[in-house]
Amino acid sequence: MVEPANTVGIPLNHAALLRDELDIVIPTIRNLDFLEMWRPFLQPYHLIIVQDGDPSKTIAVPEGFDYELYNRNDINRILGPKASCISFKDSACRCFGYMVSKKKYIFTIDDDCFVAKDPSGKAVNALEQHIKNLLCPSSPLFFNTLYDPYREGADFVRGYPFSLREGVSTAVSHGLWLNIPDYDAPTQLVKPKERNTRYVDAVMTIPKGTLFPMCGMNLAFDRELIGPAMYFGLMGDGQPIGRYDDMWAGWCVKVICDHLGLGVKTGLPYIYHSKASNPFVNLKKEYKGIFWQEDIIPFFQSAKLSKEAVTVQQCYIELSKMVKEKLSAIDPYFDKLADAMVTWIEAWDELNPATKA
Ligand SMILES: O=c1ccn([C@@H]2O[C@H](COP(=O)(O)OP(=O)(O)O[C@H]3O[C@@H](CO)[C@H](O)[C@H]3O)[C@@H](O)[C@H]2O)c(=O)[nH]1
Ligand SMILES: [Mn+2]
Repeated sequence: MVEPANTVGIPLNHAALLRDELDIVIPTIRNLDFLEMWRPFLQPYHLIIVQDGDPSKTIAVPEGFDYELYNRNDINRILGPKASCISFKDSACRCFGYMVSKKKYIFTIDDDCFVAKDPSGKAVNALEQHIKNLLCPSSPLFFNTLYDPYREGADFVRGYPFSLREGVSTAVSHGLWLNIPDYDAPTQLVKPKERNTRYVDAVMTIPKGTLFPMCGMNLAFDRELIGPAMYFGLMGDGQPIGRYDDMWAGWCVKVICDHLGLGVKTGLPYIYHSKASNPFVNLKKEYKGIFWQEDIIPFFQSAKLSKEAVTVQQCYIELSKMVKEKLSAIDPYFDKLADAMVTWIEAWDELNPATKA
């Protein structure tokens, strides 16, 4: 195969880690030119492109990438009535890519996220860092003040219990963003010119019992450990809120990771987020979520899963019942969301039948 032009002057990463065990999921309504900048790092990997919006529109994929592309017609064809749980006209549609993947790991990235540069000016291979994060244990049970103890040049500090130094398996690696930070609409409106220029060279495990605002822009996870919980909640067309899809997934994922003894990391890698979405449009999408979350967060903080819940699916179904019971009073939307959570698990299990042990 003739190697397409390398436009960023970085040699193609032929020794791509986990190239046959990882899929890259990209939701898009735009075009995929941004892949040219990522080519050296991402070309060896298989892409799952989830085309949102008008299925009759053709999305051009740059030469040389190995991909599968799904539009709304494909989602409806594959899932039938269960397609109702996959959002339409919202980046939440990306979770369909998690469901159809057959790989152990997922990296999801937005089409307006580009390769960042670290303070030395070196291009950041975000995928490589996510893989390092996922392949290294997490330390949710006791905070290490020197951050990631498994990193070259760091370790557990004095006073860190040796019984806890083995750590736990890492389920999620949550990356960050230079330039346009993932602010909510009110913050965007108040600080329209604020750009994130601070590159913090750290990876941290989010302590057990602590929730966090998961952004789907630059995210990787172990699909076999936590995939069924990565449902990006019902948003977009016909829904009362938007831009809470990834947040919802993050709250469910963290409760389940804490219950199952899995780790969630945040920090490196950075991507360069180039496009600020319209704050007024975002405000319309977010505003109910902004006050609903004052009740949603205490709900997740107090959610207790039973000891019988030993698989992600069992945990997720238990959570969906709690959502229906305790959040529906806020708005009928949560009743619909609880049902969609069940549909998601049914669809997940249909597409990913449990392999015989
Ligand atoms: O209807 C849509 C809109 C967009 N997309 C694709 O989704 C991503 C993100 O879109 P965009 O960059 O325009 O929006 P942001 O506000 O920067 O997104 C971040 O905020 C959160 C919103 O939920 C989310 O965590 C981040 O993604 C792009 O790839 C668009 O092409 C879509 O599929 N459908
Ligand atoms: Mn964006």
